Amino acid sequence: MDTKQQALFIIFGGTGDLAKRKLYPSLFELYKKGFLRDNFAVIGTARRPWTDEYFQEVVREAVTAEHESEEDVANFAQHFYYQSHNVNDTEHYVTLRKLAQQLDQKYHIGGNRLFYLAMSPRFFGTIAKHLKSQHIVTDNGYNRLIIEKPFGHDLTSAKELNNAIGSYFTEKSVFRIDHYLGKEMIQNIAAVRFGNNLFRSLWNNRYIDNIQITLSEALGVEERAGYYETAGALRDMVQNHILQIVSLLTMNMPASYTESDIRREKLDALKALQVYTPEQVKNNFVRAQYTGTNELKGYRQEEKIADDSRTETFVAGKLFVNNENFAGVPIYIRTGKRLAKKTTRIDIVFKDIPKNIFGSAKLGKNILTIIVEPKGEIYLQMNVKQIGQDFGLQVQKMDLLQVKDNKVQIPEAYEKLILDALRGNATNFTHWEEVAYSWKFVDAIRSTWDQQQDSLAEYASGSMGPKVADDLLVRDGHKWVFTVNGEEN
Ligand SMILES: NC(=O)C1=CN([C@@H]2O[C@H](COP(=O)(O)OP(=O)(O)OC[C@H]3O[C@@H](n4cnc5c(N)ncnc54)[C@H](OP(=O)(O)O)[C@@H]3O)[C@@H](O)[C@H]2O)C=CC1
Ligand SMILES: O=C1O[C@H](COP(=O)(O)O)[C@@H](O)[C@H](O)[C@H]1O
Repeated sequence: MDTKQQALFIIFGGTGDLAKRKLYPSLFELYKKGFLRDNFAVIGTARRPWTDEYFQEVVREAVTAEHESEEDVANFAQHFYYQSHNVNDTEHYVTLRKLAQQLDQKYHIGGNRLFYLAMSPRFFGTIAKHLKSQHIVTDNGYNRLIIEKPFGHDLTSAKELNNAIGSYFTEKSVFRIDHYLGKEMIQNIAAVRFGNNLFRSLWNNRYIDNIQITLSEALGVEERAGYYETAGALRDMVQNHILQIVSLLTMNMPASYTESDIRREKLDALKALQVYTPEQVKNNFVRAQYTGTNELKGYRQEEKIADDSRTETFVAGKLFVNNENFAGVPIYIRTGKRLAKKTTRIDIVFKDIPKNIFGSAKLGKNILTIIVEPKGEIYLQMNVKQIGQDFGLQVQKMDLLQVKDNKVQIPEAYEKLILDALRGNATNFTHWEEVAYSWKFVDAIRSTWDQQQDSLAEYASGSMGPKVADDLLVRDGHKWVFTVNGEEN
């Protein structure tokens, strides 16, 4: 396995929230583990007139934690350089090229470049164009572009963006990041499904009753009002993270665990998504906005949010993947801000046994639960005998995996994905066609909502969303496995 990597990172949006909170700490982890050592440098760029010294201080602050060695932190930060740069200004790319050449020589990098676009997608086209026209891409190494979400605003804008980038970079060199695909427990979906005959054989519409996906956040919109007002929960979380999870759960078994085979199967699953008519949208999807409590502000009271904003901060829905194995299985999804708890989980609810031979003893449901956050866990809910003279049944949760106690060993999603990009492995990145089919599904919902002004519900901050989200399941005879008061079925 190739361990030590040689690369020059150019991070557009180097002063931003994502860079500070996720990218610098992830690069530091790669540094400590020896993947990045002597032959790497990072140029951070943004408009702010920072110096190298100040930038290095920001980086040191971003990666410093109690247990870190000061020497490691200091040595790591010395690889960072800052270039004040407006991405629309061609002149600035000339200075950037010179700095990149100098650093390439100084650190013996050999021409490998990784351009990380950690800023608003409206700049992606112009950055890609200038990287090419101003010869910042090299001839003697690889040139890879990591692009942050959201990839476009709808299918039309995503196509425009893809064409703009595609004029300068091949699909193979474009790494569209969806950080959920780098999460340990999301990667576990394939391991559980295709590594165990037990689950492989049950993973279909003959045995699965329904699937529930919950991505709930306790935080509100925080400092991202400008972006969030143009996105809302549907574009922010459903178009990408949730549909990617859906594709991993419902794809057919790939011929091998390789980029091309997995991609083919995921794409087929996304193609099989039932795109709703306006009437079906009304019946199957709900949206809502959080209201305030004594302690917490409502969405419309948040900074930089209009007091008549109609942006949804919560979405729930029922969707179908009409392939051979999943046609007819309702997949319930929900995501929202300011909910009761930060939790990311998948509940696979199996069908009831056709005949209960135990008389009056009630059988509980078999549920396979994959908890992604706050701690990695997989457990299976089963019926077992109650210990004692008489024959009674009880529901027990069987732990299949618990990674909560050794959390430090779980690599952060961004760390894994950056290493994958350095190695040229795009298995856990999204291909353009996946993005396109996801937008097709989401656009049908969005356009119905845009014409339907009365369908925005409210939910109290700290709850698990509006009642209409529960009703989606209740009318099918189901209920959310995860509830605000704990877990039940
Ligand atoms: N933050 C997060 O948790 C997540 C973010 N993302 C995505 O990552 C991307 C970045 O998000 P985030 O870091 O939160 O955004 P921020 O607003 O914090 O950062 C934006 C960056 O772009 C720079 N910038 C803005 N305009 C220009 C310009 N004309 N020329 C050069 N630089 C410019 C800003 O610096 P300056 O003002 O100095 O120019 C800043 O560094 C977005 O696509 C977002 O959707 C995805 C998942 C999670
Ligand atoms: O992409 C995004 O994800 C985060 C949630 O990510 P997580 O890893 O903390 O679950 C979300 O807060 C943000 O709005 C969205 O852009």
